[in-house]
Amino acid sequence: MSALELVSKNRCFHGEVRKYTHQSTSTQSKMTFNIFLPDAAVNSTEKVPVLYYLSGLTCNEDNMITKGGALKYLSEHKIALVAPDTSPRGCGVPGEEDDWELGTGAGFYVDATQEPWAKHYRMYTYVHSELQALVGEMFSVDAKRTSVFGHSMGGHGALVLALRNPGHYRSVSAFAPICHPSTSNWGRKQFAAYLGANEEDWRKYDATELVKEYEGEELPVLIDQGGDDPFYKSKQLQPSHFVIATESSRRNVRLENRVQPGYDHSYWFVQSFMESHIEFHAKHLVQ
Ligand SMILES: N[C@@H](CCC(=O)N[C@@H](CS)C(=O)NCC(=O)O)C(=O)O
Repeated sequence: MSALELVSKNRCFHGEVRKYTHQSTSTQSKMTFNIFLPDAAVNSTEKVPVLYYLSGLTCNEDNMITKGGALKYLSEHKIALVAPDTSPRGCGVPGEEDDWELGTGAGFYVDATQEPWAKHYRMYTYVHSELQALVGEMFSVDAKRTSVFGHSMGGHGALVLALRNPGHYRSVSAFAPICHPSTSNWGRKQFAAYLGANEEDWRKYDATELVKEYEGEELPVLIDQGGDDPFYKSKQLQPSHFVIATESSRRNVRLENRVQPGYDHSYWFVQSFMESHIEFHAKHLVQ
């Protein structure tokens, strides 16, 4: 298990926000994450539930912590939050800095199989396995009470993690998630680069395909989508595909899907519905 290096620590809402870096075995690079620990976890008087938040394209570990408006509600419910970076950085992979939709800031929460990405771009394993094992070992959290949520590319990541690992996450929610990446430019471009030309290999990272075959415990899902989101209007996100797949396949998935008129894709939208997402997860985590 890699050692954690503390970068910063700030008191906030009866808890602490800490930033750590560590050498990751999955991505073979230095990775950075933020963690919010309510005082019960800071003082190790209690093992608290933990929520993982996955950010979108161009983001790093800071966007959600600084602009998501989550910490007050996490503190009230005594839930820890982990916000990882969205990709490895500075690995020297050819082309990694050339395009904001691919490489740095755009890991897409997949384990790449194609060159030149395969060695470092392993964000699925990093987030689902390595980071969670590390957090479980190093902090006063109850790993049996884990949920996941995210925004845009991170909403896609959250849905994929939950649908592929029945029973592991108690609930999943997403703000403007990329719901059917095999059929939108956000998805096809990255899957072709990271996973190769065989679209069969893409299915395991596509929430709309995964939900058709979901087997396992009941999974509560909440999705919010801004009605004036330009990426929604240009069909990059396609929540209706996920809704139809969920309803027609009649799997054990309990979906609440909401479109919020007038909201766009930004963190102004995300922070507007953050309280409601934390409440949703708290119902499933705090028992
Ligand atoms: N850079 C893109 C936009 C990328 C974008 O909207 N990223 C979203 C996630 S998909 C985000 O959260 N950006 C960072 C932020 O708003 O803090 C553009 O110019 O169209």
